[in-house]
Amino acid sequence: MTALLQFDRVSRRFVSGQQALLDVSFQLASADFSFITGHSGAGKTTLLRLVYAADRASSGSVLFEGRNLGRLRRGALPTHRRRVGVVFQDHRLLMDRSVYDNVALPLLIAGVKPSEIGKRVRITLERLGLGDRLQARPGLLSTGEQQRVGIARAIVGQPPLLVADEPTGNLDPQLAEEVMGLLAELPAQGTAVMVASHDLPLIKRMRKRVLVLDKGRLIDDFRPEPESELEDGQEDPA
Ligand SMILES: Nc1ncnc2c1ncn2[C@@H]1O[C@H](COP(=O)(O)OP(=O)(O)OP(=O)(O)O)[C@@H](O)[C@H]1O
Repeated sequence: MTALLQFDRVSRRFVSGQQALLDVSFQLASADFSFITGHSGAGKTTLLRLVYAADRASSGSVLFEGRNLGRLRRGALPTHRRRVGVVFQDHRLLMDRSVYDNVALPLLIAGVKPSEIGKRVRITLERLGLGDRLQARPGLLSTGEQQRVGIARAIVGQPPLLVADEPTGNLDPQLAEEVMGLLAELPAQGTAVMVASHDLPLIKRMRKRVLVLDKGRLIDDFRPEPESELEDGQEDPA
């Protein structure tokens, strides 16, 4: 079966000479969840930018649904971006528009029928616990709620992949856990997830696959041992 996402010996060197990624290879299956971690400057953001085609590899290939993103024509970019939802640490919401408008925007751009847009926006916001905040301006919401609006906007088009760059970086530990929990539910709904984070305690608690970058190299790729660190005699859900 074709992987949803495949990095094959990917390197990214900037004109400054900075080698942000070096010979990185891994695959992500449909509806999988993985963290990318590593120290500041390890290459996490660079890797995610290649996935949503904001940047291109200097060598090697990034295949998404079998298509080589390094060879994507400019005209094919909007279609690709509809298939990869993106969540940023600083959510990047339109502060002068309502929550509803922010989440509806990607569907409007995609040319989805207005009646369908209303339905999908409502369902998505309800799923994220924001069903009663449709008409609010994002500036009046809490940081955690704003981040959830950002997630709603990224998933409303039901993309096969969601990438999130430090999505909990601005949140207190409890909210961070809550937002990560919401992201962890997405694979069951058909959306694979890649999260860049350096919050090691949180990553450990989530018990998902972890890719570790160090100075641009992928130095580890592991899933937590089943049954390890389980408390209270719980069964391993995986
Ligand atoms: N456009 C650019 N031009 C030159 N160097 C860059 C560029 N973007 C990133 N870099 C460098 O590439 C390396 C990897 O950066 P990247 O932002 O991917 O790391 P990161 O792991 O996301 O770090 P952080 O956790 O601090 O966000 C760093 O040394 C960074 O300074």
